[in-house]
Amino acid sequence: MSTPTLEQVNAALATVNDPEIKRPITELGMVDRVEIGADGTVSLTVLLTVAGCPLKDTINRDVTAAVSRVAGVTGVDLQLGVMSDEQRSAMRDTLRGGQAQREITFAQPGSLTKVYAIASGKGGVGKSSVTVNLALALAGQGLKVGIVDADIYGHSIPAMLGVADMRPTQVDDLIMPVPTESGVSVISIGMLKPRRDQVVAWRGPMLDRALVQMLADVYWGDLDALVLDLPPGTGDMAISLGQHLPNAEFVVVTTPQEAAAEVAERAGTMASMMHQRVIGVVENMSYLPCPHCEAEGKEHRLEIFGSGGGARVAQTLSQRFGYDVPVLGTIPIDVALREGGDAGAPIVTTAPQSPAGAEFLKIASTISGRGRGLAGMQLGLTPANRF
Ligand SMILES: Nc1ncnc2c1ncn2[C@@H]1O[C@H](COP(=O)(O)OP(=O)(O)OP(=O)(O)O)[C@@H](O)[C@H]1O
Repeated sequence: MSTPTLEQVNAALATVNDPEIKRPITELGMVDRVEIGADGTVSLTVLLTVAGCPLKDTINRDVTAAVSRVAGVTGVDLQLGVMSDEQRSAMRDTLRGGQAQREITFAQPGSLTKVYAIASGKGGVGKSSVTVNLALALAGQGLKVGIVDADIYGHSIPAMLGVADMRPTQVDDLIMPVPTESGVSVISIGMLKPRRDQVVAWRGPMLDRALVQMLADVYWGDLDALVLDLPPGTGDMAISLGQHLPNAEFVVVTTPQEAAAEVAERAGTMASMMHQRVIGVVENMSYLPCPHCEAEGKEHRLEIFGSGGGARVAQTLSQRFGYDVPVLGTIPIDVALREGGDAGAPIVTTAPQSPAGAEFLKIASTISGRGRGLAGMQLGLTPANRF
């Protein structure tokens, strides 16, 4: 068999993406040296962005596999090095596209990324569970999805995705979102704290800075959808989001309970006050399928938290805003959903056919299939003066 050529090896390396940046390692200046021996062995050095890169094993495996597949390659001798400061700066410039200023690309007029903000009035109604499962369901449609966990009180998203202990890699002032097995990348306000157990006792300006950091200083690449988990209520984070991402579309999560519905209406109204559009309501913990009845082949729903909260929020917000705010779905209480959240294995991936899993998939296709409506959104038009 003939010796492989440098072009063939480079072409194989171009198929390997950096797992955090999700761009070919050849484009990022990570391939430092390639030598091909007469016997078909390929000896090469790949530079990691930082020493102790948490994903070096993935890079090692992917590079070795890609080069081994080239016809005529008899062995791969891969050395992993670390980029110099200059090489890192050059890569950061490539990623920033030559743009020195930090800016929130999702807020730019031409942005093709759909931004979904998941909000609730009360804590504990399942907003983070909805965020994670919807994001994964969107990713399952082949979309490139990122999650921003902006919930200062209960930044539980990394644990729900099985990356609780991961810290983002930083290349100078550019932060890499943490990749997960599902393909969805995540950054959490909890990852910006020096220690995991530290309490986030930040006032408005600090929260604003943290939000901007998660949106502008993180290299998100070309996302189809960005899903944000907001803190419950109508506080500083919701105001900051309104200022920085006026194009965000809101999904309001509530339980069927009257008390949860009432505060959820306020969270939806807050979004509208910030000129953001509320695209629908998800009612979570709607009912518990009666296990005894199921065993007898009958269907019976135990309405543990009452009924009608989701419909009530949807109706009130529709009347208040003058456009249709539908109930996007009703998620049952499901022990597997809770267990999946605790174990970092969300139900849409482990049991997509379960009633809860199927409902998340349905909601994801409803929201991703919608065109971008203009009602309720800020158009950036200055009203003409009337004389
Ligand atoms: N439909 C459901 N069935 C069973 N358990 C659920 C369901 N929805 C959420 N849970 C569980 O309820 C708890 C609270 O959910 P979650 O963290 O998603 O709520 P949250 O609204 O984001 O809370 P917070 O705002 O306090 O972070 C979690 O343990 C989660 O696994």
